[in-house]
Amino acid sequence: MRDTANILEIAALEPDYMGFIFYPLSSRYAGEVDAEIVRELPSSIKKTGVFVNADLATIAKWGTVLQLDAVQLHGNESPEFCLKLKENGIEVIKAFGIHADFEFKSLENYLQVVDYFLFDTSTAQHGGSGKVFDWELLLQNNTDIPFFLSGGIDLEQLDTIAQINDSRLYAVDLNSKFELSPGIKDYSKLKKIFKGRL
Ligand SMILES: O=C(O)c1ccccc1N[C@@H]1O[C@H](COP(=O)(O)O)[C@@H](O)[C@H]1O
Repeated sequence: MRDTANILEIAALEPDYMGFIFYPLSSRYAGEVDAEIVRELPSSIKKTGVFVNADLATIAKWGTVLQLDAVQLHGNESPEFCLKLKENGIEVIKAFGIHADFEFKSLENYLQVVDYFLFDTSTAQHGGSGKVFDWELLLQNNTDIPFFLSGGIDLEQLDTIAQINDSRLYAVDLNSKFELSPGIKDYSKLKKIFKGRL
């Protein structure tokens, strides 16, 4: 999110998390976001910075400016890097781009240093592709870490997700399929989902 009016209308729907993308190559880059508006969001909404191979200083800067509750890491961030962030008291969501040859064994290195995994579709742009991956691949995930399901999720996927019987499925990440344009969420479409919770 990055537009003030849009941030406020979506906040009224009471999502659990709200994401701000700080990957300069993204069409959703939130570098000009109104920091005061973000800081004043209700504490029930976890303010989440989304980064791709950013350095610690950059993450710390946005963490302070926006008072971030969580970071979502979409690059090749190492377990040691995740640990440094976690030791600073911020929630760490480590994203992995899933593809047919993804080595699920590599997740084991992150068990002690993240709060959540996020499984997204593997693409060169690191995220926001609007593409769905083959969720059957997640049968190879033998970890106990709760995860966000992500990657091109639209209304039609939500029906299927409601039937997934996996106690580790913690959250569903809604991004490009719920936008009017990059970075601007479609309030009317999201309201259809959130109205059951209001
Ligand atoms: O959305 C982006 O532009 C983006 C760029 C770089 C890293 C992550 C990005 N977004 C995240 O990507 C996933 C999936 O999004 P989509 O549903 O496929 O559009 C989601 O977690 C976004 O936060």
